[in-house]
Amino acid sequence: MSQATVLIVDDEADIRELVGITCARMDVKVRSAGDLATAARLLEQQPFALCLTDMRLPDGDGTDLVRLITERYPATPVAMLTAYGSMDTAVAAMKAGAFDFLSKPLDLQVLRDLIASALRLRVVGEPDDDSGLLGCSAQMQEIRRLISRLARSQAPVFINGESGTGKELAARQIHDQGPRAGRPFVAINCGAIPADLVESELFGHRKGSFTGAVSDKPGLFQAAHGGTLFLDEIADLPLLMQVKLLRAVQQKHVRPIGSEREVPADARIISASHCDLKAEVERGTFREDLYYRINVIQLDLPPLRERPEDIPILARHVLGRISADSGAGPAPRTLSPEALAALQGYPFPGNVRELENILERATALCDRPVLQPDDLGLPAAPAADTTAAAEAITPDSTTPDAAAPAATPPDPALRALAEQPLEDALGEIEKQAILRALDATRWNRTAAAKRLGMTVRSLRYRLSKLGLDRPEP
Ligand SMILES: Nc1ncnc2c1ncn2[C@@H]1O[C@H](COP(=O)(O)OP(=O)(O)OP(=O)(O)O)[C@@H](O)[C@H]1O
Repeated sequence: MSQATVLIVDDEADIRELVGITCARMDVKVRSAGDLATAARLLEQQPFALCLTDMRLPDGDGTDLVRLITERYPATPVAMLTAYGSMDTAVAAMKAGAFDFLSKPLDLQVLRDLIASALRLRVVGEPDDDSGLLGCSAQMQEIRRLISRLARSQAPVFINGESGTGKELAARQIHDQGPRAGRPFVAINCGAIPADLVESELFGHRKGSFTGAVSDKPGLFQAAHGGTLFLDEIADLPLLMQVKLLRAVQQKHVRPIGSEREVPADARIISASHCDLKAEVERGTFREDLYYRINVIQLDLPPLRERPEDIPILARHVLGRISADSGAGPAPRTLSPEALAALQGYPFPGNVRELENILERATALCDRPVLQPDDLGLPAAPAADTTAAAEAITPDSTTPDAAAPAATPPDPALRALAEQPLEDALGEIEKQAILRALDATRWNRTAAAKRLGMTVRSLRYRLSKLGLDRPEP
């Protein structure tokens, strides 16, 4: 591959020189322009591996150059140089198609990382369509197109969709198809970490900075350096942590707990949530400034019930995988036309994950090569959300009024509970109540939390404590 050339567009000679020296050390050629007109002329003359442009130029606006390059030279990634703290400009530039931004004064390490990232784009091949999100619906085709475009950018992406719609898979695709492929993809479920541990998990800590910090520990931001940090269920992040995350996203640096120094954190942020973040902003549970920073581009994953035409290909894929996982067994099971129709009429509150569970259970319980509707064990449509929360919890086992007067509970199960230490008995009641709510909602954690009268965050925490954070196949 020929030697890469970077185009730097800035009216400040110092900046042009600094970029020139940095590129020379990386064995990259540089052309420079002090204004838009010169930049446009240079772009006509040769291809560039990267364009770095200042925001304000003597004859116009850097965002115009971003648009020009995105339209006419789409193979050239363009990054915007912005004044320190002017994140709105950076966000506007990325929405216009910029691949990344750099704040002034330039941090040399961040500059080097950005150039290296842009250079890797030249060697990223075409996406492998087989490994990604399956589905022939118009929505999934559009999503795949959008993902390959998003993969080339460094802009933060927010993925919205119900549980099990493939948000994590989409995030991985964005990572795998972009210049950060081969670097770490680090996923964290913000709702599953106890609030007091989130900061240390994300940013790391120094030995002795709090009780239990027995050695230095890098955070997930550092683990994702050069790669992607996937923040799942970001709406569950406590407000204080939202402030710290905003700072990390803006400054591209993090400060481990107990440390004096900030360390560079070059991680692309992809976040996801099943809830409407805008509504969370309006309710005051999610910071508006963070919302705008992480939601530069939004990717919506539709529920499976809105694209039943995707079910045959998904089912075939899952049945094939089950057969492959079981070793050199019989050929993959298939679905009878009636079974397929039953699946296509089912609302799938748990989306693709639920489809996987249904097929895993059916193949485990039935020997027939062709699955029939009865083999699927499809549950009746889930009860409406208005169902009383108490329904999931046996009233006489949990309400103090009912439990208190009975010295010996009449129910044998309750009697067994009464013979255990109180702590264990309460744990068991909690576990059973959670399992019943999850079963009743087909493992839709949002609906289950509603039934149980607790927050999703709290449910997630309990699931992880009880070792139940993934549904059994
Ligand atoms: N379009 C798809 N093609 C193939 N597999 C898919 C697709 N969508 C989802 N899946 C599979 O469904 C399962 C759930 O997907 P994933 O974990 O990405 O969902 P999610 O939206 O992140 O769920 P949650 O919100 O509960 O974390 C995974 O096994 C994933 O591989």
